[in-house]
Amino acid sequence: MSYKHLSTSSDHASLISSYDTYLFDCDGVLWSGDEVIAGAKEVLQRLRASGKSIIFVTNNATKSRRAYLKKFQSLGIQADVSEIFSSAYASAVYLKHVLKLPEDRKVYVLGMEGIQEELEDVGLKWCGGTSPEDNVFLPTLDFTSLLQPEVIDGKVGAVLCGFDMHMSYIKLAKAYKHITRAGATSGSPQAGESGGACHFILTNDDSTFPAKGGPWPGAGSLSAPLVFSSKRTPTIIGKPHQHMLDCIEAVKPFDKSRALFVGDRLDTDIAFANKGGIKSLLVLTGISTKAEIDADGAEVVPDYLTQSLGDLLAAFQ
Ligand SMILES: O=C(O)[C@H](O)[C@H](O)COP(=O)(O)O
Ligand SMILES: [Mg+2]
Repeated sequence: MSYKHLSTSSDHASLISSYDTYLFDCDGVLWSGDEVIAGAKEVLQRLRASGKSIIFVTNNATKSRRAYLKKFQSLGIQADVSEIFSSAYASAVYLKHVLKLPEDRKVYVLGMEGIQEELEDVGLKWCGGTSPEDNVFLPTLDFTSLLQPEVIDGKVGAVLCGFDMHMSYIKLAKAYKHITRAGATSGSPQAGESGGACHFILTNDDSTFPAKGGPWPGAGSLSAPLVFSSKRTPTIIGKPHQHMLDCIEAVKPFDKSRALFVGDRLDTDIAFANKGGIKSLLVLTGISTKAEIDADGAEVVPDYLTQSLGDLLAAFQ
């Protein structure tokens, strides 16, 4: 399977005229950390002026949609919260509306404010995460603090793990106990019960994170100790998995035949588009490289390639 390497302004103009809905990955496509990719803002402006629909789809679970909206605004990029789909939001929607986690059950979080805020926005209680009692270092080989009955909260009905820059042994130990307790893998938690079934969910499983000076260890590398120790297979929400596409289509249906996904990562963004029957454009400002798609037997190949999102400005000259 080959791809078209966009090189002329007519290549870019032809691309723009072929699609009505543009789905954009964020980290490595629109920005690297808080540095906007050159030309990205202007391309988005031109697409909107041309009547195109814009959807943002990020596996980055560190921010809620409302926090992302502030980031877009701080970077001078026009966006509406209804256009923003993060793995934290999709995970909260999945717990609430797909798994129908009872309201008296809690979610044990390994992650940051983005996950916590999205859970709160759908009316689900959480523990762990950034709470002070779970952000301490245990005395070496002293597990006594973990043995107090109230510490491993029997009302936890799901463990949700995402990108967490404050990952710690105490969090891993508590999460491990929840997802390996008796009955954890059988069915769904029931309202009013303690203990019993406990879902194990990852917001995403990106191995690395594309930020300045990166790549850096990503969410998938942070959840690996839990997967390895528990021997449980988690449900994964973010790209390339179907749950993210289901979440988008539930609230913002679009014509896939006239949609283009722009991403920087083959095993999440381009795989997500390929699985979803959506055309894809790989940019080289994030994780994946041209050598990877040119390699013999490359399994995931985009439909189009260009160096940077800013190249699309040529279509509007
Ligand atoms: O480790 C992670 O969580 C991911 O690398 C990061 O969130 C990627 O975000 P995206 O490129 O999907 O915007
Ligand atoms: Mg990315």
